[in-house]
Amino acid sequence: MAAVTYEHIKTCKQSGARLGRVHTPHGVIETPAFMPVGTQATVKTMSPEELKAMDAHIILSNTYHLFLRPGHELVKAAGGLHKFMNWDRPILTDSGGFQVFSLSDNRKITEEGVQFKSHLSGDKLFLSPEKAMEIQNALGSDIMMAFDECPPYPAEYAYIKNSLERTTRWAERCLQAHARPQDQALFAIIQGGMHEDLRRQSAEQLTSMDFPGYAIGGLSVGEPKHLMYEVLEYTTPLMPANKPRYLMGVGSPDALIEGAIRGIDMFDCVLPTRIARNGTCMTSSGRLVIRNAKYAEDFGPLDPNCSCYTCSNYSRAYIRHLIKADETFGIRLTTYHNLHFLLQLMRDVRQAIMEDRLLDFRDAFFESYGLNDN
Ligand SMILES: Nc1nc2c(CCNCC3CCCCC3)c3[nH]c(NCCc4ccccc4)nc3cc2c(=O)[nH]1
Ligand SMILES: [Zn+2]
Repeated sequence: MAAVTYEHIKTCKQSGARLGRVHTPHGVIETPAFMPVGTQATVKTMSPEELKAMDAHIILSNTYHLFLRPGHELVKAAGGLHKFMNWDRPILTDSGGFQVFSLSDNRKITEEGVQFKSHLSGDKLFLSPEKAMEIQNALGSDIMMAFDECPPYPAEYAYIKNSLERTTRWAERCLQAHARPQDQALFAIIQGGMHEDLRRQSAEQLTSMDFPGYAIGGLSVGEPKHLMYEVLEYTTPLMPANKPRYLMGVGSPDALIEGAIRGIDMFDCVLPTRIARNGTCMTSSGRLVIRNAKYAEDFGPLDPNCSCYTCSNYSRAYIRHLIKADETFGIRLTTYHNLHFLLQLMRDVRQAIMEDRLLDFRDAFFESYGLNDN
């Protein structure tokens, strides 16, 4: 029995988006789904109970960060990541390749793997397909990501081609090193930059190796959004229809809707938790920067259309006060709301797919969200 299976429920007649379920050893994920990010074994400032209250089904953590601190052997000794962080629902771990390039300096890529300096201690470290699999095996995540290279944007065609071919060889090595395929699902990551022929080459090479799920990597790296949507349009049809499709690093409301329309099932992004920390909130009429003086005496909720704990109990004035006073509770309230906002958006997207009206939903949402007069 495979660790993770995809159940297709229906396809939206209006948009072609699909409604599904991803079955994992720690529970079911309704898709399209947004996955909150918990980089260092916590979704910053949120408790597992609060994440369950907003009905988060799956959270992300990371090989790179946990390898550096506290170390994957410690997490293993604690009984694995679910036990360590008291989260009994699904966990997906990224393989660390992307974080090496976004966090550490003087790293060196070879066929063997990536040498880099820890962004914490400066120690010289090494990640490889085998090491990334050893770490994710120790963490015990339900979904593991293959060790890949996300090429910089922009990059030379030749570089992207060589890189995707190495990523394919690394994926093969991950498969060989996969210790517990019946307990953990290994997803491969399709690369190829913004080139249709290279995306096709990467997809064909990886789908011939029969992974239980596939991600689209190499996007949301600074390219214009319309270019990302173009890549999705010719890449998702190359991915097996009976397996989950995960678009990495995508989390703005418009991109989640556009990605779902183009056949994506799973998304992750640090955006909602990251912007919450400086008091920026996603609301149904656009982004709201709570530090703005105009909210000083605004005793209404962050978002009048939101039913979350923050919007049901606290005012803009109170949250602004906390954020300006650097009170941690302020960040907890903005984080709770932003995560709830995206999780609620995905619930609304799933309902729209069920009722064959996702394009209408998109137009209505953009109309309201686009009102950036906050
Ligand atoms: N393997 C791999 N990961 C990628 C990631 C990390 C996805 N988040 C993992 C998550 C695990 C837990 C720790 C945090 C990360 C990406 N993130 C983005 N864009 C983010 C763009 C962005 C958007 C808003 C704010 C910052 C950055 N493009 C990505 C491409 C790849 C890729 O090809 N390969
Ligand atoms: Zn709210």
